[in-house]
Order: sequence, then C-alpha cells, then structure tokens
Amino acid sequence: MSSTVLGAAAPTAGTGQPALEIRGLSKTFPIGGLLSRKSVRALHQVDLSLGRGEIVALVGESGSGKSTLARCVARLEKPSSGEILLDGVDVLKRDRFQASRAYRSQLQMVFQDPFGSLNPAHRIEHFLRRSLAIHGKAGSAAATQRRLEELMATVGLQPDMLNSYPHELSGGQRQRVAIARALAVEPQVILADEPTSMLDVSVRIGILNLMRKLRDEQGISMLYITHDLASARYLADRTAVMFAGELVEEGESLDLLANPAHPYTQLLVSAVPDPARSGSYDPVRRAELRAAVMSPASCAFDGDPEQPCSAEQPVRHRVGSPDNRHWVRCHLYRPAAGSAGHALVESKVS
Ligand SMILES: Nc1ncnc2c1ncn2[C@@H]1O[C@H](COP(=O)(O)OP(=O)(O)OP(=O)(O)O)[C@@H](O)[C@H]1O
Repeated sequence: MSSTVLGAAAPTAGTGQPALEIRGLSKTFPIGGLLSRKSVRALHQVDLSLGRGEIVALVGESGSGKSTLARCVARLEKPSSGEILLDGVDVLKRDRFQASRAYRSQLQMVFQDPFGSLNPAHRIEHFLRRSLAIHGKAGSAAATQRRLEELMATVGLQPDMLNSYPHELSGGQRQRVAIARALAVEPQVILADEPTSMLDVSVRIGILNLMRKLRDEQGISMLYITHDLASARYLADRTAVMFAGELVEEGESLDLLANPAHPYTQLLVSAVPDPARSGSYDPVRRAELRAAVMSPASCAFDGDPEQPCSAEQPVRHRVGSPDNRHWVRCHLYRPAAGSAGHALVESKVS
C-alpha cells in the first residue's frame, strides 16, 4: 500500500444513535477435552458501538480476540455473556438460538478469504441472485437483472463479469463480488474481517476506497477488523485496540494513532514506519516496549490472572481534552502535566 495515500486525513465520524452496540461481551472457550476444566478467555467485557455511517477499526495482534468478536456479532459463535444491540434491539434475546433472517439482512459479513467464500462451480450471477432471493429482494426478471448490473457497477465491476466463474477473476475482483453479495441484502452494518489481508498490496487500496464509498454514499456502518494500523488510519473514523480479549484504548483514528496512550498501542504503532517522522521505526525501542507490555509483572492484560499489574482492573482514563472521545485503560497511564485527562470511573465516553 502506498504510504502517500495512507497519509490522507480520516473522514468525519458518524453521529446519532448507534447502528450496533456491543455491551459487556465475553467469550470463553473450553479447551483440553471433555474432562478438562481449562478454558481460554477470548473476550472479556467488551463494550463497543458503531454509529450510523461510521467505520470503526478493531486492531490487535493475532490471537487478541478480533475474529471471535466478529464471529459472536455475526452469530457464528455463541457469546458466554453480554448484549448485542442492533437498532436498539438485543438480538441475543430476540433470536436466542441463531441469527434470524431479519438479522442477517441487517448485518452482513465479508470474510478474509475471497477465494474460499465463492463456490467455484457457480457463475458470479448465481451468488448475487441467491442473496437477492433469500432476502426477498428479487423482483421481476428485468428488475432483478437491472439490480445485478447495478450491484456490479457499485463495486466497480463490469456487468459482463456476471457470467464469469470465480477462477476467472483476480483476488481483488473476487473480494468485490463478496462485497456485492453482502450489498444485495441492503444491510445497515457490514463486518469486514481482514478483507484485504489476502490481496496483493496493489489492489488493497481499491477495496478500502470501495468501503469508504459505501459508507459515504449509502451510510453503511462497518466494523473493520485488521492488524494493519496504516489502513485503519486511512479508512476508519474511530479505532479500538484489542489486547488479550479486552479493549484497552479507543479514539478517533488520527488522534489515537498519533498519540497512543497504552503501551500495547504504542507497541503496535511502533511497528508502522511513518515517512513523516524520520527514525520512526526503532527496533530497540520496539523490543523494550514488547518486553514491558508482555511482562506479567507490568500489565494486567497479559492473560495471567495470577500476576496482574494490580489486583484491580484499571479504569478508563480520558486522553486529552474533555470533548475528546479518546480513552485508555491502563494502570500505568498518567495524563501529561496540564492536560485535561482524568479517570472515567463511572461515566462512559460516547
Ligand atoms: N474455537 C476455539 N477454541 C478454543 N480457543 C479458541 C477458539 N477460537 C479462538 N480461540 C482462542 O481465542 C483467542 C482469540 O482468538 P481470535 O481468533 O479471536 O484472535 P484474532 O485476534 O482474531 O487472531 P487472528 O488475527 O490470528 O485471527 C486465541 O487465544 C485463540 O486461540
């Protein structure tokens, strides 16, 4: 991805009632067989909201819990506890056992692998027609054909590609088809789990620009899951940082990535060379940060409950001015002298 393009300013954040709200979401996986009492805490008390027409990036290293969060929200995984509100309705209570068709038509998922998500035996037209039919969006033959061509145009593909098979398309084109299939349903929210990570660097920016266009022109909200901070800065209005199953920092993307307050966020940011700052990639500083963050003695979020940083979970601190939506959860955080940062023990930043 070109660093000059990634230097562009983030777009304006969405406003109003959240399209999607996640409250206190936790997920524990039992491991080690039937008789084992061992478990992995993949998510713990995650709160995250997605405004209408807003893109929120969820970033973190491999194993931090990003995909588990997406799978829980897409109802592919059952959370251990918590609430998922779509348009203010708690969908875990409404559809107790699995996602209803209504839920799937409100929320669609785009996966990492555009190669695996399209059955090679079918033409592109099949995938889009099927989506329209399942969700009751198909009309007369002529109207359906028009809609198929419109969907192709929206994602930047030629209508004659409707007759192609997946293997005749490039990875980027296939991901566009996967996005068109999601759009056929006319969702309010798209969960995009690493949608560009399997694509050539040269076509990634096109997919990010498409996501941006869908937000701007159709008001679709997106949860963009990635380990690529540069793309989060380019695309997302807000960025949330996940570490060991917990959100440790959240804020407007440009602010958070320019002023990371949590040592883990600093560690992630330190991996991204910034052409605007000479010497921005310092391997020695990065190694020091990693040692500090991952040390059981220095951080409560290392996944070792026997040796937390403190017996108490850290509260959220606002970072910067009072109207800033940037917060951090870390025992080690100390607001800079004279700054307005303060602990947010009870209140939520929203
Ligand atoms: N089905 C499962 N059974 C047991 N443990 C699981 C399962 N799925 C995920 N985990 C564990 O939950 C934690 C979070 O995994 P998850 O895949 O959500 O992380 P991630 O941030 O999405 O990583 P990646 O970017 O590699 O996909 C990890 O410790 C993982 O081993």
